[in-house]
Amino acid sequence: MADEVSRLKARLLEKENELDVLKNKLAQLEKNGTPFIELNDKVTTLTPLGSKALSNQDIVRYSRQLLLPELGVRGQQNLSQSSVLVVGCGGLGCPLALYLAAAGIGRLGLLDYDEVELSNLHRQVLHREESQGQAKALSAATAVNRLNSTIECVPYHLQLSSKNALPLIQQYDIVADCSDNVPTRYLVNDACVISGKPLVSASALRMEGQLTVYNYHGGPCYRCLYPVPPPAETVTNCSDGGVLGVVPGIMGCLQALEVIKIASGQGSSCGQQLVMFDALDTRFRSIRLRPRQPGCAVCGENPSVTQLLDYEALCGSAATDKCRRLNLLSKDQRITVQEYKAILDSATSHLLLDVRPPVEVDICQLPSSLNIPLTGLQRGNGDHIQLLKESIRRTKGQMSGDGLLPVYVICKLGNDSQKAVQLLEKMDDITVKDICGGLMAWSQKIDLTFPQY
Ligand SMILES: Nc1ncnc2c1ncn2[C@@H]1O[C@H](COP(=O)(O)OP(=O)(O)OP(=O)(O)O)[C@@H](O)[C@H]1O
Ligand SMILES: [Zn+2]
Repeated sequence: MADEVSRLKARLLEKENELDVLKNKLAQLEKNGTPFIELNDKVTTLTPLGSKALSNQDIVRYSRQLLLPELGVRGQQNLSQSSVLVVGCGGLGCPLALYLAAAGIGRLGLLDYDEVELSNLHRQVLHREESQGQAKALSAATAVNRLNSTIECVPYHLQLSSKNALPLIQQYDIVADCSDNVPTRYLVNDACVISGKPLVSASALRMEGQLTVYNYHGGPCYRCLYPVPPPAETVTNCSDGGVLGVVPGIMGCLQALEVIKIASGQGSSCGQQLVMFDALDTRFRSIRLRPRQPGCAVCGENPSVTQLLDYEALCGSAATDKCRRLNLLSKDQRITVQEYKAILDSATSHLLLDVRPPVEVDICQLPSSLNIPLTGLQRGNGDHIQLLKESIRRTKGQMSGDGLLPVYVICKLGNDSQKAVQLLEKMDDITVKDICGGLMAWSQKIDLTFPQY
């Protein structure tokens, strides 16, 4: 008899849970017209998240974390009443959003201006092959919603800017910076300080990652540590420097951990700490950061920044990595890929110098180019300089007449090649010019079969 009662009770609970799932799906369909979410291209006003008791379905879904004394029912309810804005749905934002949704964050704002590309998929694990060309914010929201349809996802297909950052950030409890450029980092920081929101920030490049929580419980803000933006030409991003997909994966998960600790009420221990991950040695290191600076321009005692600025002007670079183009040379020091193609076709004697690192030359190169990496030229590497001089002498020997040998410098995008031209300008026996837009322009405008990377 008792057995039968508990069997029936268990079956009833199962059916109730099934019913809850169906109700949720129906509510979503009625709300949006599709099982998935509406894409916002402007800042919408959100209704505050109300408090509600955990349903039976919630109890089953979150049971393994509810058992943790560090979280418990109270922590879970805190999570469900918290909202998090994820700035950037790329390598960091994808794993972060996935774990936050899985853990039951009440509302997840997913912001990205960009669309999914094939080269994103090795690390931006919410997106799929069939999402190529789709807004990342929508692709991310769709994936997150499949994992947990009980949380609210708000996808924003827009670029965070000085105009929209405050009204957006003010509507969320916590902000996670998953962007990949310096102007956005300063913008997010200032908007978080002005709105009084904690900022869980991470970065990942090549085989390394970093994590800090800024503006949290009296700790420093990003500007306290980096009062002046670095020179634009010293900044490397994933499309220049490369990144192993799992590295942002790890850093995005660490970001999710700190967000969950803050949102659930347990608190973060990274408010005055920089966590550094070295994927080569599989090692974490932590350093204590200097405290909030009384002279900080935004969070200090007499802040000079009380409203948002023009961050692209402040940093001297674009807030997207789409148009990261340096302009270091005059017009007559550069030629277009079409002009270089004409030089090739006319069989005029010249030297084509490819200044990319060998790892990129292994991917693809133009025939008969000489590869000397920019770093070799910058450091005055003896072997590299010797090789260059030797090649100039040999090619010049093949020229008719005594003129200067034309040297054309190429790289991936036409940034490093300009730096190389500046270094080589004073060299004897040559004239040196940069090929604008580099091999990626060659691939787009001259030879469509040449790989893009
Ligand atoms: N100001 C901004 N507003 C909205 N999204 C931003 C902003 N700045 C950066 N992002 C987004 O942040 C994400 C950063 O992720 P990540 O560096 O992995 O991606 P990516 O830009 O796609 O990479 P790649 O350099 O390989 O093209 C990108 O999707 C980018 O569009
Ligand atoms: Zn500060």
